[in-house]
Amino acid sequence: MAKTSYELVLLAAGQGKRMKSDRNKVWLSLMGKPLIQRALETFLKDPFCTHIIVTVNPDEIEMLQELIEAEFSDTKKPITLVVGGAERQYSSYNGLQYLQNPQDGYVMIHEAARPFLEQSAVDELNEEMQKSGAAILAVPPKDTIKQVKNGIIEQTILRETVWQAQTPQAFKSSLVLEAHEKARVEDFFGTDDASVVERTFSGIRIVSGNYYNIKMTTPEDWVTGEAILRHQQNKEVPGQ
Ligand SMILES: Nc1ccn([C@@H]2O[C@H](COP(=O)(O)OP(=O)(O)OP(=O)(O)O)[C@@H](O)[C@H]2O)c(=O)n1
Ligand SMILES: C[C@](O)(CO)[C@H](O)COP(=O)(O)O
Repeated sequence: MAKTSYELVLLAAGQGKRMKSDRNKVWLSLMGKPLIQRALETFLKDPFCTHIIVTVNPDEIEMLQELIEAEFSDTKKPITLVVGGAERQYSSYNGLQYLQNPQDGYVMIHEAARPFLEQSAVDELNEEMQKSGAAILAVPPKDTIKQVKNGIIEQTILRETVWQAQTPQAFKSSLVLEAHEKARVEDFFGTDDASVVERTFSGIRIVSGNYYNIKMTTPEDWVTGEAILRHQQNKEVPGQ
């Protein structure tokens, strides 16, 4: 299937509390570039991405404008900066309000804290979002998953039924907009956009992602992140 154009909401208005850094982690530098720069590069290169909306903290707007001016001044792609919300879901909602084509278009929602996204995954997601109206990248868990209450195992989850959600998550724009409006009215909070859309639409497809697309969340991810980047740059074969 041919790929189609889409808009991007790039979430960057977090705090990075679990990273235990003194600043929003998307500004931390990984081998010479801030995470947000790496995430922007992927989508600036994708010709099917027509518009990038970045959710940003109010006191980081100027810094982002300077980064865009310094690194991406030659881009013709429109980049809209939008103030994020107190929760991830509010940031998604705020970003979605600035879509240029909310009726007939598609949108991918991605996290700036996931800087290792590969173009092939974006392309697969692009094709699936057209077929299904909604699709997310995800990977199967490698460990056995236990359901636990008060420190005691209640049951072992059938691993074949569980996937670890990643971003980007891609939707028909009208579908995700409507779902976010409903969640807002009903005070529903989810930890990703798919969980918001699941409440109004039952056909969200999983696209098999890869284990490199980690979210930089806690300090040890820095060790893994540097290794992933070296691998992606040198195309080393892991374990050889
Ligand atoms: N109110 C928020 C919260 C998060 N994000 C973004 O959404 C992604 C979610 O990743 P997460 O690890 O939850 O980021 P933080 O909220 O920054 O991390 P923490 O929960 O540890 O503070 C990040 O790119 C973050 O910048 C956002 O745009 N707005
Ligand atoms: C969207 C997400 O990255 C999918 O794994 C995750 O749910 C974000 O959760 P967080 O608590 O905001 O880190």
